[in-house]
Amino acid sequence: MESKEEFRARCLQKLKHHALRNKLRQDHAVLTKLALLLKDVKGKTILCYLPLKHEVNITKLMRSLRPDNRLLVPFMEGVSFKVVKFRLPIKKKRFSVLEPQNSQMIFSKIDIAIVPVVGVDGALRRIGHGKGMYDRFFSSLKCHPIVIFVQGADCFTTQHVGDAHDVQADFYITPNHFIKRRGFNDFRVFNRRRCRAI
Ligand SMILES: Nc1nc2c(c(=O)[nH]1)N(C=O)[C@@H](CNc1ccc(C(=O)N[C@@H](CCC(=O)O)C(=O)O)cc1)CN2
Ligand SMILES: Nc1ncnc2c1ncn2[C@@H]1O[C@H](COP(=O)(O)OP(=O)(O)OP(=O)(O)O)[C@@H](O)[C@H]1O
Repeated sequence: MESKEEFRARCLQKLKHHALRNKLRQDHAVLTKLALLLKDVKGKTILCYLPLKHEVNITKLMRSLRPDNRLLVPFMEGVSFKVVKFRLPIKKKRFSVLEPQNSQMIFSKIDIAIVPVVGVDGALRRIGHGKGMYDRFFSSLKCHPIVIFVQGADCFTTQHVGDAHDVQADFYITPNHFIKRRGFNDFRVFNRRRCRAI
C-alpha cells in the first residue's frame, strides 16, 4: 500500500506538471461546478483561499461572490491559521502564500469552506502540504462548515492513507468529477447538526 507521504509526493508532482498545461480549461471546469453548488448550499460566510500556482484559481469566482457574501481567507499564525476578511492589498508570505493584512476581527461561524487539496483518500480525507494547518484550524471550530475540496487535476486514491485528524470533505470537485460524501443530503439543517458542545 502507498503511504501518505508517497501519495502526497505523487499528487504534488502531478498537480505541478498539470499547472503548466491545460490549467485554464481545467480550472474553468471546476469553477462551473463549484458556482452551481454554491447556489444550492446555504451560507453567506465562506472560507476561500488565495491560490498557489498549482491550485485552482478561484479569484474570479471570489470577485463575483463578494458583493453578497462575507469572504474569508487563511492568515497563518505559527503551525495553524486564523481567518481574516478578504480585502486588498495582499502580500506574499511564508510558503509563497498570499495574505491580506492582519486583523483582530474574530469570525466564530463559517458556513462553507472551499479548500484546496493536494490529494484525497478513500474516506474523502484531505492530503495537504503536510503541515497540518487546515487540520488544526478545523479542529478549533465549534461548528463545522460544509467543506468543499477543489483540485485542478484528479489525484484520488481509494485507499485510506489519511489519518483521523485529516479534514474530510462533504463535496470533492475536480475537472472530471463531482463527488458528494455519502450521507450528506440535507442542505437545510447542517448548522444545528454540525455544532458540537464544548
Ligand atoms: N492557497 C493556500 N493557502 C493556504 C494553504 C494552502 O494549502 N493553500 N494552507 C494549507 O495549510 C495554509 C498555508 N500552509 C502551507 C504549507 C505549505 C505550503 C507549501 O507549498 N509548501 C511547499 C513549499 C512552498 C514554498 O516554500 O514556496 C512544500 O512544502 O514543498 C503551502 C501552504 C494556509 N493558506
Ligand atoms: N488537530 C491537530 N492538532 C495537533 N496536531 C495536528 C492536528 N492535525 C494535524 N496535526 C499534525 O500536523 C502534522 C501534519 O499533518 P498532515 O500530514 O495530516 O498534514 P496535511 O493535512 O497534509 O497538511 P496541511 O493541512 O497543512 O495542508 C502531523 O504531525 C499531525 O500530527
